[in-house]
Parts: sequence; C-alpha cells; structure tokens
Amino acid sequence: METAATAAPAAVIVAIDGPSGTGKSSTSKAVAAQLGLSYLDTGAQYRAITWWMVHNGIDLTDPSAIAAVAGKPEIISGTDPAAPTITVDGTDVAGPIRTTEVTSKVSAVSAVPEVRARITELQRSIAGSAEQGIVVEGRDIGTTVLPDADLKIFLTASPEARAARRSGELKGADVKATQEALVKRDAADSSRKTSPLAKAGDAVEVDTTELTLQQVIECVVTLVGEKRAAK
Ligand SMILES: Nc1ncnc2c1ncn2[C@@H]1O[C@H](COP(=O)(O)OP(=O)(O)O)[C@@H](O)[C@H]1O
Ligand SMILES: Nc1ccn([C@H]2C[C@H](O)[C@@H](COP(=O)(O)OP(=O)(O)O)O2)c(=O)n1
Repeated sequence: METAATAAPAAVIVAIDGPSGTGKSSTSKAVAAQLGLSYLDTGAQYRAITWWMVHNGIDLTDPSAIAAVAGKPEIISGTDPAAPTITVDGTDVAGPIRTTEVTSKVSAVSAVPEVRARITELQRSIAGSAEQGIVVEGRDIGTTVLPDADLKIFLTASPEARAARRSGELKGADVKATQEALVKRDAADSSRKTSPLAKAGDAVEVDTTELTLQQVIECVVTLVGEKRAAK
C-alpha cells in the first residue's frame, strides 16, 4: 500500500478564464508544464470551428446556417503543454486559426448555442480523461464547462496593457486599432446569451496589469499547491 508521503498527487482540474490578452494561454501552459498537467486552449477550438466555417463558405451572418453544420468538423486538440496541437478533419490549423479574419469572426460563431454545446461536450471529455489533471483556459470554463473545477482563476488586466501585449505579438500592429478590436470582441463575448465570458462566483480574480508573467505563474502554482494539499 502507498503511504501518504509517496502517493502521487491527486488529479487536479484548474479553470482559467478572462478576456483577451490577460495572459491565460501563457500562464496556463507554464503552470501545466511545471506541475505535469495536461493543457487545453478552448479558444483554439472555437477558432478551429470558425476556420472550418470560413473555409467551407458558410454564411456567418446566419446563426441557423452555422447551427446546421456545427456537428460536421472533427476537431482534435493535443494537450501536451510543451507542444499543444489542433487539427480539423486531420489538417493542422494552428497557424490559420490566428489570422485576422478568423479573429474577427470567432465571436459570431462561438455565440451559436449548437456550436457551444458541441465544443463544451468535447472539452468535458478531454478534461475527464486527463489522468494527472488539466489546466483548461477560456471564457466559460469556471461557470459552465467545469463548474466543479478544483481551482478557478479569473485573469484581468487594463485594456491598455492587453492591447500593448497583443500588438507586441503582431509585428507592426497599431496599438489603438488592436485595443479597439479587443474591446469589441470582449463586449461580444460578454454579452452573448449562452455562457458568456464571466467570472464564476468562486473564482480567484488576479489583475495582471502590474504583474510580470512569472509572478502570475507563481501565484497560480501556489494556489494549485494549496488546493492539492487540501484534497
Ligand atoms: N503579466 C504579463 N506581463 C506582460 N506580458 C504578458 C503577461 N502575461 C502575458 N503576457 C504576454 O501577453 C501576450 C498575450 O498573452 P496570452 O497568454 O496569449 O493571453 P490570452 O491567452 O489571455 O489572450 C503574450 O505575448 C504574453 O507573453
Ligand atoms: N471558452 C471559450 C473560449 C473562447 N471563446 C471564443 C471567444 C473568443 O473571442 C474566441 C477566441 O478565444 P482565444 O482564447 O483564442 O482568444 P485570445 O487568445 O484571447 O485572443 O473564442 C469562447 O467563446 N469560449
């Protein structure tokens, strides 16, 4: 029989939500890698289904057209935090899902209830089969997808800080235009009827505006350690 000192730590489910540019992806990947957990970028899944709709000429101004084909593409997420992957019907779409076109259309596609039901089911199945546990990042993970997560984090940062971070990634991007696009997408994601971007009542809110990425990672790792110790 294993003693408490040698037993493997219990699987832990961590939900990290928040608006764009708050540090969800960078923090989640680093925390998962450091703690030996799986990692799931749910935004990449919504981007992947949006990419498929654009690629297949679906009318994205018509929610019923989106709903009618929501079950068609097969989306597979690789959950190794050191090398996350995403494919649609076997095609690697890690690059194409980051284009400005997909970014500008993803909020419309992800607001459709049939799309959310499909992707939510996929997310629950991935989280349920992660043996060591998983860090899942998105917009509605703590509120809807995994309401029983062991730890829920809600990251925030000022629009200025978020836009500066995002334009730093997109070479030559105008900070003001980036900020406008980002604020518009957050408003759409927060105001949709089906599982909007929102902080769960029991989530820990971390304002990352004045924190370095390393500080945010350390904060989350500490919180996970506390939850594990209490399990
Ligand atoms: N606390 C932070 N301070 C400075 N830059 C950060 C911080 N957190 C993340 N970043 C940078 O901001 C950009 C966006 O971070 P990302 O993790 O993709 O955010 P999100 O997933 O919330 O959209 C990345 O280039 C990342 O390195
Ligand atoms: N759990 C989630 C994750 C993302 N989405 C939607 C809404 C977001 O604007 C898009 C893209 O998410 P993503 O996390 O890739 O966006 P950023 O990296 O923050 O720019 O997907 C969602 O509706 N629910």
